[in-house]
Amino acid sequence: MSADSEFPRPRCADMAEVRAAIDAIDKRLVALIAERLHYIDEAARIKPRRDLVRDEPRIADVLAKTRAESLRLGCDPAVVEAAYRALVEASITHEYVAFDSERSKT
Ligand SMILES: C=C(O[C@@H]1C=C(C(=O)O)C=C[C@H]1O)C(=O)O
Repeated sequence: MSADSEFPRPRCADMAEVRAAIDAIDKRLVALIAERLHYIDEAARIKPRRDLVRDEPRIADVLAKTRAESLRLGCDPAVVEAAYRALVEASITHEYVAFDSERSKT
């Protein structure tokens, strides 16, 4: 499928229309982040050691794949990279908390 047909790119009439579209997209993004965080919790449960929580090769892999996808879709890869760097760092912080709480269960 070509990048052009993957999502609509309507011309908006005013800022209300721009913001309504952004608000709707944000709802979908938050749902996807929540789903992604479920798998961060799974990583915390499955990893055998705390020093495996931060995995630099995997971080580089995630950044490379999301950069390639942003280029395929024709959007600014710098925005995607900044968002992903923040998302992965926050996910790692979350994973450390989940790792510790998983192992403090009696
Ligand atoms: C989920 C993992 O744990 C961490 C979180 C990552 C992420 O948010 O994508 C990537 C690497 C890890 O440091 C993993 O190792 O895959």
